[in-house]
Amino acid sequence: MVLETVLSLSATSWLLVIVGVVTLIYFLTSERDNRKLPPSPGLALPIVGHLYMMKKNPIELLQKWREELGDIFMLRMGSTNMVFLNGHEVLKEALVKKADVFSDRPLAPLRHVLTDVHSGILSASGPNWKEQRTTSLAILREFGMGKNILAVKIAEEVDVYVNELRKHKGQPTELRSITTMSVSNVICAIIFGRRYELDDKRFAKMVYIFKELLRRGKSTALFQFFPFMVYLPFDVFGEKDIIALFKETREFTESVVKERLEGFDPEVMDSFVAAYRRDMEKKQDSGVHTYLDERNLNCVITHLFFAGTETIASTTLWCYLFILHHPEVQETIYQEICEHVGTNRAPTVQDKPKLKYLQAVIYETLRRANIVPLSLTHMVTEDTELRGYAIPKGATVVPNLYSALMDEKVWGDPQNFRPERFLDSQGNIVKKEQLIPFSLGRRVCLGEALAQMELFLYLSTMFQRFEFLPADPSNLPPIKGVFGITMPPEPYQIRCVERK
Ligand code: HEM
Repeated sequence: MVLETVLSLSATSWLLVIVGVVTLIYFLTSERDNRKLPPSPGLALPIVGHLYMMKKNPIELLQKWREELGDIFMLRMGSTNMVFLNGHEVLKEALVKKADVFSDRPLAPLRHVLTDVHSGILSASGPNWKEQRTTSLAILREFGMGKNILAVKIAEEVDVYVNELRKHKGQPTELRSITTMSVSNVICAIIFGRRYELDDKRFAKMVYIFKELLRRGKSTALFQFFPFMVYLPFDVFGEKDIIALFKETREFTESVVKERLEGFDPEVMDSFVAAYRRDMEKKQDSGVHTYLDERNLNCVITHLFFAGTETIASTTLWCYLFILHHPEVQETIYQEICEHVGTNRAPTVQDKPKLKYLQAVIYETLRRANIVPLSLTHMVTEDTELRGYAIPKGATVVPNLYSALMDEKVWGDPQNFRPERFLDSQGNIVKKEQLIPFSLGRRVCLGEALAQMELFLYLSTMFQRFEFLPADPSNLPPIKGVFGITMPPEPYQIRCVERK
């Protein structure tokens, strides 16, 4: 009788029985952790943990969990503990006050198949990261990050961009690819000492690859939780594609770095590559221990190229989108430019202190758009404690920047695009501590000064030269982002009408 019943079970019933038995064994045998760990939103299943609860765009879900569980909660993803930190105060407590334990990066998802994934800046940790970061920052400053020399280079690129936009003669167009290539040329001018024509096929391909890699960030994260997936025979999660894209980026940067190194002249410091080689040789010749080498140089260059491209392009596109919804903001910016700069010359960095309303618009764009909503993940290097919760060594930390930039308690009406929140009654800028689109602590964005400069020069010139209008005034594009490592707006069409 029992045997008959067993034999008559369908495949689905068998699967359910097996999952049930595995779950039971898991709960009966798994060790109990008696420390006061951060709360979790529900049952962590064997193998997958809380992954089954996640959504394609988890932002609202994370918001709901914050309301239910508080500013710190933990999810189990595969064998990884992921601690989510919410709100400016908690982020500051962890990333600034406890920077010693909260500043490393977790192991990279594709470490089993890609070499060098822990070199460079973005994904490196420890003393190697420190030396790459310090050296890179010093070189970027030498090349004028935040100074006038670089402003001139940016202005040249803005000119090319203006001419491209004019070609559309006010017809509806999508600006994503042209904007991305234009801002990418700014970082190329610094790192490679050269720019690319906007119809250069290899360059266009690189820009496309960056977009793809960021879009596929969610799938890439899966390999971090389940590293064995990389070896699965079928390309179920598109891992083979992702690996190929990474390799192609690497090949591109390596070939340009090689070109620059071959033509190296210690008397001519015309690129980041040249300056890095100079610093590397100086240290190597003097016999001090150094992590500066060609392997790291290639990775640093890839990271700067990658990080300096999509972020600025997305912020610019968000700004245009907000303006379509708020024509009165565009008018105020234009009046301010007419009053302080006029229309006969392009705005320069010297005009920045006078264009306060525009500065407030840039801050509000950075806040409302949430370009990097969950920042980049950090890792806890030793058992620690945060607000009474035990945070286990090795836990992956997700700094939820969105939770701080959209915090109702701080901003009152976070959903609204309202640049005035950054101005006082005299029209002076009020910079709020809670405005943290670049994150905070030791890992704070390395390119913040460059980003601020680029955004100012691009946007001031654009609003001086064009009026941005919707393609269809009765049907404005929605204020909606595409969730990934970065969050660009959904593609939309816009009309750029040249001002007379
Ligand atoms: C609006 C523009 C930008 C935004 C919103 C932004 C935001 C961020 C964020 C949130 C992080 C992660 C910080 C953390 O781990 O806690 C980061 C890291 C980084 N950013 Fe940016 N970024 C922008 C532009 C740039 C530019 C133009 C560059 C190029 C120079 C750049 C280079 C980097 C690098 C190298 C890191 C890694 C820092 C490290 O790991 O030490 N970023 N950025």
